[in-house]
Amino acid sequence: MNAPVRPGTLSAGVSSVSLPLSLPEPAIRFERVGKTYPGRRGQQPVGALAGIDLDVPAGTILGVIGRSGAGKSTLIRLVNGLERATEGRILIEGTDVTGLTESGWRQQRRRIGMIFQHFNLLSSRTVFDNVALPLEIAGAGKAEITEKVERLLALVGLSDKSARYPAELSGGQKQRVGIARALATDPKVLLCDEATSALDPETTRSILALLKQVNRELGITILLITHEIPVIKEICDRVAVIEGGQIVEQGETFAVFTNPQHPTTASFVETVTGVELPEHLAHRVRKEARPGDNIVLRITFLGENATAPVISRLSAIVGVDVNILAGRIDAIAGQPFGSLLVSVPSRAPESDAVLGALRSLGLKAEVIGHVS
Ligand SMILES: Nc1ncnc2c1ncn2[C@@H]1O[C@H](COP(=O)(O)OP(=O)(O)OP(=O)(O)O)[C@@H](O)[C@H]1O
Repeated sequence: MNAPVRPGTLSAGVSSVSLPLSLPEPAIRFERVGKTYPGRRGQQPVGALAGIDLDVPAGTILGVIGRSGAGKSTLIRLVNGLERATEGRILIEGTDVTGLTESGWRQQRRRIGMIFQHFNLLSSRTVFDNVALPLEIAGAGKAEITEKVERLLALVGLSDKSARYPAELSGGQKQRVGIARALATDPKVLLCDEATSALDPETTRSILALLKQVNRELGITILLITHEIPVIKEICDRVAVIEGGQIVEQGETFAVFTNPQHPTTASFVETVTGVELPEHLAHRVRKEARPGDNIVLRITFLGENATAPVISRLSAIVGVDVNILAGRIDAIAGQPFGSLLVSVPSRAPESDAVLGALRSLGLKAEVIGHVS
């Protein structure tokens, strides 16, 4: 399990000495947070979250992934004050927001932007007026509003749609308006609630690219919730996997994806990192070897290895034919990752030489089975 990292203290053995470290304060911190919804009309209370310990480092993108009912919406609603935690504390840029009054939350929300799956635009307002709304509420003057809205529409690539109404826009354009509106009050933190779930894959990619630009260029911390693992793979620096109201695994996206510890994480990442044998081969693969068989190996490439000419090097080192059966090379959180299924002769010493050469090339190899 990738245990939560706790910046700020360093525990030394059983004496638990706390030394201050100069690590930056997380933008958002959950400390043993729990949420139980009260039972309504004779129903039992519903435990939605328990024991949530999670840091969202400032300037990063952290994605929380989980299946329906896992507690994702509850988690994000606690950060913008739409729900209140029943246990633990939530700190935003070091400020404990757990016990804020409604007027305290109104102040706090100006530092937090939020975008939604269904955009939540006002249909009777133009694009310009939708983006202007939070500034009007904050009491900004006309000149300031015009300057800011035009700048934000340029940022999201919608300057030419300023006078249009939401009904005249595509889903991707509506979400761009949502992003511009969320940025209007110069938030430090952007919350994204299934922001691409209503969009097609190509539009999803363009919105994710925009979110990454917002993060990198404006330094805005992003906490997103999703049930789609490609979203995490594409833009998240860190990931937390939530199940049954608890975080079952968290860490840097690349580390979690390439070495998942929890079965739920493994089943999520398998869909983006796994490689399957072609069907005509899959049913011929056996556990036990027979004379003359080939071994089927899964080779995993990480980082720089993923783009190295490994197969030709392998053939050159051991002098055997390496037959590629299936493969995928991809990027996870910007780092190359690859997986190949190959077959090689199972006779010793060739097979031992192949496994030895793979190890010497720094690759992870796993025997899947044998095939004639
Ligand atoms: N207002 C509420 N009152 C009572 N129970 C609730 C309330 N909101 C959510 N729950 C319950 O809390 C648990 C977590 O729900 P939540 O909506 O946070 O999950 P989720 O991961 O966002 O699911 P989905 O992806 O389907 O939206 C579920 O059992 C849900 O039924």
